[in-house]
Amino acid sequence: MTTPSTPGDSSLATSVYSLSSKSPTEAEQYKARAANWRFSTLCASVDNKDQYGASSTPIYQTATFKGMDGQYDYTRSGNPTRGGLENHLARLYGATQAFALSTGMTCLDTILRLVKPGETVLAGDDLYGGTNRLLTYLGTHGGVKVIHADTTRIEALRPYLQPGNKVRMVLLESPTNPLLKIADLEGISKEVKQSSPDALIVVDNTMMSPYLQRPLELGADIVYDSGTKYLSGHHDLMAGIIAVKRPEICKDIAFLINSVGSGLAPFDSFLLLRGVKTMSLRMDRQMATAQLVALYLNSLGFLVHYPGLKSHPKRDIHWKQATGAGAVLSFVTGDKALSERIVGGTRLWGISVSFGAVNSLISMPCLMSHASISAAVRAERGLPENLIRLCVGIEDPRDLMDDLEHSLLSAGAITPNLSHSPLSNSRSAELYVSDPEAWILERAKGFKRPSSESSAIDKLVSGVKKGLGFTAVERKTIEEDIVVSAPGKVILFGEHAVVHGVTAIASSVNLRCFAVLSPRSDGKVALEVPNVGVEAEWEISKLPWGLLPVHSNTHKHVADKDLDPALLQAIEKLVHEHKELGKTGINSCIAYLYLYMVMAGAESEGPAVTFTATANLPISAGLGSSAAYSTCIASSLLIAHSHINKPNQDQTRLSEGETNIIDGWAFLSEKVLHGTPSGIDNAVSVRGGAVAFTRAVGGRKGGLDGLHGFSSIRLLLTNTLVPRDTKSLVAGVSAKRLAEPHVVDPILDAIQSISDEASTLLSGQTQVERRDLITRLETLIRENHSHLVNLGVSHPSLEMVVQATAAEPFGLATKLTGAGGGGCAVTLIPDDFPQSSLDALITTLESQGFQPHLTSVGGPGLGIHASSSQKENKVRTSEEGEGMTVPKRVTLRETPIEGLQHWSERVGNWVHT
Ligand SMILES: N[C@@H](CCSC[C@H](N)C(=O)O)C(=O)O
Repeated sequence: MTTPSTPGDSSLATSVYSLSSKSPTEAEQYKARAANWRFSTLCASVDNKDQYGASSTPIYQTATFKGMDGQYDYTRSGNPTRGGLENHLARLYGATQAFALSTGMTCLDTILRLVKPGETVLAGDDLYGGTNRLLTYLGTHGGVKVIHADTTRIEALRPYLQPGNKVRMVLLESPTNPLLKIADLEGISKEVKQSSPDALIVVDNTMMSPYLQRPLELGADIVYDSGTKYLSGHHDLMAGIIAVKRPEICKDIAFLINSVGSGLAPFDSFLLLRGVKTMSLRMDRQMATAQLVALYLNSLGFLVHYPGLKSHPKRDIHWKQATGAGAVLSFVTGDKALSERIVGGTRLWGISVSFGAVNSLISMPCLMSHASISAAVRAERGLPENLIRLCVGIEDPRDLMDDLEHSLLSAGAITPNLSHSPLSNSRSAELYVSDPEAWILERAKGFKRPSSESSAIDKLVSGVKKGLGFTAVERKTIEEDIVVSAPGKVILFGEHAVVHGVTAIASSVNLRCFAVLSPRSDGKVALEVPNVGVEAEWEISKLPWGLLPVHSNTHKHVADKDLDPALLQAIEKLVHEHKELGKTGINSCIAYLYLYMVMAGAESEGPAVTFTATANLPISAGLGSSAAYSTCIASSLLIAHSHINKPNQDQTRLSEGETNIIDGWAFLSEKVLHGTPSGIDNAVSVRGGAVAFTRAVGGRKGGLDGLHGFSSIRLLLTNTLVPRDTKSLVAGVSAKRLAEPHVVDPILDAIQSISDEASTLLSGQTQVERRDLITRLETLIRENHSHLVNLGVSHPSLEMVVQATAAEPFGLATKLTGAGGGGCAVTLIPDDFPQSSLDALITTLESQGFQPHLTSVGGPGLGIHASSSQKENKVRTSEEGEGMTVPKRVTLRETPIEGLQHWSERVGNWVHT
């Protein structure tokens, strides 16, 4: 039986078209036709005829093949889809045979099996971390001697190439990963062949791909590539390719692949073959952008490693052996923390290992792809810890530059060059089209790097200015992220009536807002709330500081009772410039900036920060999402402005005094958002648990009482998804009371009685049987809902939920919760309610277009992260490596809603009120 991976087969013998009755003459004809085709034509033209004339290579998803005399018997040994890919690649590599394996590292493992114990592998000293790891393993466990030397200098290799050293393999990368150093592939091959004729020249060509560099034509014996990178181009598969010219080596490699079973699976072979067709197209675009990025960073004075730059030390050798510079570059910032800020500050550039895909990536090799090389060895080999690697994709170069520039600026790696007058937008657009390199150099002129000398001078100047009475602003910043989280609430009894002095019973729910206030160093204050599409920033110096109420300078830590209309109006004006934001987005900006300014009390006290918030709490559904947001901004800004302390790890709770301060500011934010809120939502969000809340109205005394014995009650919260406006619903009830006090006042009295009875039941002070307690609460729920209907705040959607839950076989009690007019309904789920019925109820509600959430009530209130534990920030990239510190705001922003609870558990160290 002949199988395609059997040693000695020609590459054409593995082709999928051999399944059809295609004659050898046709194969010869194809070869002749393809002989003069250029690379991109070869990439796109797969010789893939099969018996049905499929125009794309079919996936032969089969482990076995029937019969004794066919070309294939078992997919480990050979498969038509893999064979088709291998034939195609053999042409692209100029190889006798190409082999598709499961990963690039499997390729290296296979190739290294050609080295016997006692023999030597001579490898580079700047090389991919995984390669270094495997070589180290071979050196310590396989009896093979591994020597690392500087492959950029042939003279550095010479001493090792003497026959006594038994060099069996010289392993090269060019350009190297991650410092983009160049090895003279042809020169080294010649020298090695002369001095150590038995040595195999092996080239890891992943940084180039066969499109840009074909080492077999330069004297290499074996080339391998991680197919995960440029060849496939989409980061949707792992693969590795080995390409070989000499038939006896082909035979050995094929033997090993068949013996071990490392050949690429049919589906991945299909995907890789598809990716290869567009390789040159993708890479042309990626390289053109990489060149711009390299020029930009280089002209700003960063040390950039990229063979496309004229300053690259081995540029001449690179361009002798390759036809492009690739799309990976790296640069040094000189400061690891600065590099981490840059990497963490990008949005479009994904923080990830790997390269060569259509999407751009940014990483810190020492913490990620090269973390498996020990810190000592990295230092010895001159691999800077602050090195940033950029892997350029096919996005619009202007978007990539906007993102990178923004991150460099906010990290403090560059500052605006105020002495440069920028081009007009139209001129810049023209230049981008006519001369992209001139465009990028012009763009870079708008910035400069803050040198340590110039910042010393800045300090001196600012000192002199101060001495002369100038009020130079020394921008404050916070030291580390402030991470907070606050719950939403459900009003169980007394909504609307609470505004008129009736007691309301509310409880926290286990749906929350999560937020991070993080430092920046560019004099800006920013807000990111992805759930409502907010991403905005303001120059701190341009905020309306002149309008701050005078008394806020003296009592900055205490919330002013009333909003200052002039300041509020000025902030509204500023925020309304962000026309793209919807109403909720606009309001969240206004509340944030209002609190920020009043708490600062003066421009000089305003730290440069970004507040990032997200929630698994439905917005505008009556579940207190705005109070949770208000609690998060209030608490984090109070810490940032040093009005309260960040809790330490040994603390079990926040103090009563601090809790009250936070509640006061959260209430102020609620006023910005809702006009005249009752204060119950922020009270519950800040304190958690369940409360009976009475607002001080018309001379009546208000108060807040904690209710206990409450946490085990299950509720089904059903979001009708009908949006409503709390402000106008509250105003509607007030107007009704003014117009018809004889109707409304008795309703309010009846609701007060309901709340009183509920308080007694829920405070745990009465000896009521659990079953009776639930039955009684159900009655109160039904009564309260009917009063709310009479106040005119229900909605047809809410009545549908009331009916669906009350219907047989469920028979449950439901009321609207919050403002009504849509939003959410709450259904009490008795302890003995069967799970199957609950599932059926959820299905029924979902089929009516509602969103039910089962929740328990009475959980913790505001939580503040106590320590600077970094564990949730690590991007784990290696079993040995430490991983890279990704700013918490990035991990928060990128966590999907359903993963937020887990994110918060990973953050850990929460101190609650
Ligand atoms: N955790 C992986 C890291 C893979 S790095 C992949 C790629 N070669 C690169 O340079 O980015 C590992 O430890 O191997």
